[in-house]
Amino acid sequence: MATLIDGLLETHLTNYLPQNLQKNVDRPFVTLTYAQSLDSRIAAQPGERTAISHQETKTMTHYLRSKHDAILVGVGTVLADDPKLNCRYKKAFSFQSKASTIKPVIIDPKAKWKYLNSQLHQLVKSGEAEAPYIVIDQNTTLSDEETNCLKACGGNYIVLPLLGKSNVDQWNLILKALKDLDIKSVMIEGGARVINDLLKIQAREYKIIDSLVITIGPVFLGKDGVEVSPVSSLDLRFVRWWSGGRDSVLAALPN
Ligand SMILES: NC(=O)C1=CN([C@@H]2O[C@H](COP(=O)(O)OP(=O)(O)OC[C@H]3O[C@@H](n4cnc5c(N)ncnc54)[C@H](O)[C@@H]3O)[C@@H](O)[C@H]2O)C=CC1
Ligand SMILES: Nc1nc(O)c(N)c(N[C@@H]2O[C@H](COP(=O)(O)O)[C@@H](O)[C@H]2O)n1
Repeated sequence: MATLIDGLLETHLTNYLPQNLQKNVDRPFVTLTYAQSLDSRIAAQPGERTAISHQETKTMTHYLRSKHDAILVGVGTVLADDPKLNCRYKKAFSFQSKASTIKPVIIDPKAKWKYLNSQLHQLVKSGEAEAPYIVIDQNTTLSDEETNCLKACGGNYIVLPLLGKSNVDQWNLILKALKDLDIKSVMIEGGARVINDLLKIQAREYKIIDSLVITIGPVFLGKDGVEVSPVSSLDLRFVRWWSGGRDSVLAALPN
């Protein structure tokens, strides 16, 4: 397995990483990456955590995390998955004294997620993850307990006028705010609303995704599964495929 995954990381992905592609001036470099079934679904049911990636493609995801400043997910994902959102790719930092870090960013306009009770909070306390930025709407009221806990850990809120805005305006605000916080590259992992919005913007409006890396697992999740699709057609260029012991990975630059 080590040989297979090394081939993917060193040979196939090099041309799709932030540091090897043109830098953006007004927003971070955006990599959209997720794991889908053969029928283009990322979860078996809405709000259900569903393992699609094999261990070797999970390793690839952590390699990608090691190459980005931030990892972004929507609140639906943290509520469903209670994810770790850290970087567990060992090779990337084996010659460094400090572990590779990545800043979690959670889009949670109405502050529904409780950081205090999350697995991420436990990992932050044990030094295994970074405290997150939580993107909230400017009219959302926060509890003192949550705010104090987040800030004491080194996290913070990013307060933006999100609600009532178009998707495009929301994403422009979010990405500009990240850039202002010196985040130069962001790996966006999901969930379905986030992926579908970005694919739709890319297909219909303008370039928002710089790099696309999709793991495809050999499973059908069926009609109850949560579908991801850009709605209208979207062409890809510089397409590269890698096949491992079980999954395949597509890396591409969207048009
Ligand atoms: N297979 C995979 O690679 C992945 C699968 N998932 C799965 O996806 C599912 C969660 O997907 P969803 O429920 O669609 O949740 P989501 O994670 O896309 O979050 C959606 C919510 O985030 C907020 N949001 C997102 N974009 C926003 C914007 N531009 N402006 C303002 N607010 C915004 C809204 O509150 C929205 O309701 C879970 O089952 C999870 O396991 C999640 C990530 C990756
Ligand atoms: N790459 C990948 N493969 C799958 O099969 C998945 N279900 C996901 N989900 C995403 O990964 C997050 C979990 O991350 P941690 O391992 O807990 O750090 C989850 O929240 C989804 O964003 N990804």
